Amino acid sequence: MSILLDIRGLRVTGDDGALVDGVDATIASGERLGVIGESGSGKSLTALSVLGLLPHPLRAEGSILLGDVDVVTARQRRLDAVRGAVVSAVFQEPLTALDPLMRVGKQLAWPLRKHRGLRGDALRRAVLDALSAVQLDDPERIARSYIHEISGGQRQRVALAIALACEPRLLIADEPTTALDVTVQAGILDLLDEEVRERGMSLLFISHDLPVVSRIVDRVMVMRAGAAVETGTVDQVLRAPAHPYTATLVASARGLEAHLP
Ligand SMILES: Nc1ncnc2c1ncn2[C@@H]1O[C@H](COP(=O)(O)OP(=O)(O)OP(=O)(O)O)[C@@H](O)[C@H]1O
Repeated sequence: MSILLDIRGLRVTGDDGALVDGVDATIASGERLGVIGESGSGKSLTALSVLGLLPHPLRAEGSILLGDVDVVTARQRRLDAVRGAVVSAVFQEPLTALDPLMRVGKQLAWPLRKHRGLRGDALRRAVLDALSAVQLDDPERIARSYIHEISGGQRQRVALAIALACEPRLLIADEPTTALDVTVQAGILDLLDEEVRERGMSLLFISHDLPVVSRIVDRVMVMRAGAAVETGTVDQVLRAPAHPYTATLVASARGLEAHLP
């Protein structure tokens, strides 16, 4: 399998020093890597580094090869070409990722026009197809809606449709179900699972919730205090955690399970 994403020696620094220090990870084409760790462990900064979207004044060092582009050193134009077409993302809160003043159809049309060059009727059809692909009923109504007119689960489906619109090779999902209630969560996870499989995409899935991560990925990287402390297959990590912190995560997930009927 060819390597799609290769992170080496990633370090993210701010004005007060390193926030991420010591992340090495690879994702092969079609592979799924989960990133797990407590709040503040550096999961999101790692994801933003891969997207070339670190907020000022944070800087990345090391290398992040996405195909043949090093995101750490690439110029803006190269990054613009990579984002959407090679990598795209869904985040925890679709309300902040979507534009409240623009109809859903228009937000979805933008990447389709930019990356796939669609116009007119072909563009309108592609917008409705993209909404149907994420299993939204009545795509015409959704396309006409503003985001305050649709539910949280529908918004996350729209965000996913936008992320998938350009058929990226890697999808980054940063806590995509954390803001949703449990039943809606399960539907979004199933949808993600299905779309990633059908499209043969790679997935970088970030969550603080080990049971959620282990349901959807092949391998897991465990982060703590800005560093990757352990990486292994889901099976390895669950059965024989190598790092004491991972052991605590696994034990607390099992403890919770034991209390469920
Ligand atoms: N823009 C920023 N400026 C300065 N420090 C930041 C910034 N963004 C994040 N940090 C800090 O960097 C560290 C890692 O943050 P990050 O958001 O990557 O954690 P996380 O593991 O994704 O946590 P969560 O699960 O809560 O989202 C934290 O200590 C955080 O406070």
